[in-house]
Amino acid sequence: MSTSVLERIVASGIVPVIKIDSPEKVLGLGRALQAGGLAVAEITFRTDSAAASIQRMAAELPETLVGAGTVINRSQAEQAVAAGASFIVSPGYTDEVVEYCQEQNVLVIPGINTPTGVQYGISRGIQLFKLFPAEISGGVRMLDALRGPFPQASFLPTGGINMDNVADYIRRPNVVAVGGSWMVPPDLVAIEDWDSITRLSQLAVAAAGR
Ligand SMILES: O=C(O)C(=O)C[C@H](O)[C@H](O)COP(=O)(O)O
Repeated sequence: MSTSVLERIVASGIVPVIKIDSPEKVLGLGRALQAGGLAVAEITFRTDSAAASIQRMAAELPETLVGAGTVINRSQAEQAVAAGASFIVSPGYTDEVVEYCQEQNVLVIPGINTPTGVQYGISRGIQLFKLFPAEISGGVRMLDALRGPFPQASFLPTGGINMDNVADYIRRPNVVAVGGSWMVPPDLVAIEDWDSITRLSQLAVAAAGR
């Protein structure tokens, strides 16, 4: 499970963080991302459409790796896994989300922004963390600082990353991929402007340089 899921995240280099207001839009969005070179999607539990959107994308766009984001409790983690999410991302760290995913053998990427968070996660069997909110938590300097004491930890930094700073993040040796919403602005998703999302995705892939 997790190895190939993680490999696909690493290969992508970028994880688009998606807020979608209707499952009807998810296939158009997934195809727009694919056309832009992105075959990973993190659909957030920030709307009621999350589980249905994950289910639809997972069933109908198998080339795209679909995960769930903004999963903050066990119930959402259960819904996400039942819908077919291949990975689960949390903005913060709770045992109930991490333990459920570990029981289900589903890759979980809990959010932290302190050494205490990393150390706690390591004690619970976690080696891959979301650094959130990355930019205001120290950004690349924080990632470099965490490398000394935690060489076994790697990160999916998210929060405040954009075209201008993505390359700086992605070249860090402890970064597996970078997350962000800049190539999937909710206003463009709402009006189904797939061409713009494809263009933003192409630019993101080019800027990341992977
Ligand atoms: O929803 C989650 O799980 C989060 O933890 C937060 C998101 O990943 C960030 O809000 C995306 O950050 P931006 O790219 O700055 O928009």
